[in-house]
Amino acid sequence: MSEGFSVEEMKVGQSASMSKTVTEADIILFAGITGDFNPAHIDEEYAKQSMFKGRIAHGMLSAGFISATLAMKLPGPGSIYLGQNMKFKAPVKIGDTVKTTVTITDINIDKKIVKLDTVCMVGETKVVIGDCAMMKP
Ligand SMILES: C/C=C/C(=O)SCCNC(=O)CCNC(=O)[C@H](O)C(C)(C)COP(=O)(O)OP(=O)(O)OC[C@H]1O[C@@H](n2cnc3c(N)ncnc32)[C@H](O)[C@@H]1OP(=O)(O)O
Repeated sequence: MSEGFSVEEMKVGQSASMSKTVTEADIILFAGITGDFNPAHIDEEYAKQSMFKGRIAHGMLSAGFISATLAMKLPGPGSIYLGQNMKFKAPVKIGDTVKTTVTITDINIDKKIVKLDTVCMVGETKVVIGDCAMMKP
């Protein structure tokens, strides 16, 4: 498998993206894996009465898409997550395609630490915004 980018190879402004269409199966599997059976995610009758008028995906499922983009694309395989800030700005619904983009904002070559902006979009809507720190040993 590719080792992704070393800190010396990365550049501020460099970005990478991945997309995933969220299915009902994704939400049920995520609930089972984590034990998070919040009715907002799994109970359509409950969710229909909510402010979102239907089920929404777990926020941490979108967080997983950010982790996947960091791990698989930039900085790539072997990266170590140091921290992640996030704000959930709009809901993700079943059938939405979430496009996750990570963009390098700072590189510390001595410490091998890279900072990135992280954003998840559904169409033109930012659903998750934030930033993270990664080590690339
Ligand atoms: C246990 C796990 C559950 C889940 O995983 S649920 C799934 C993940 N979450 C979501 O999908 C929620 C997505 N977010 C949204 O849809 C929207 O976002 C809201 C509908 C919740 C609110 O949007 P809007 O109606 O446009 O209101 P506003 O002006 O953005 O915020 C209203 C008030 O809420 C405060 N607020 C918003 N985001 C945050 C935040 N991240 N941290 C702290 N406060 C926040 C603001 O300040 C403001 O309050 P002030 O009117 O007094 O200024």
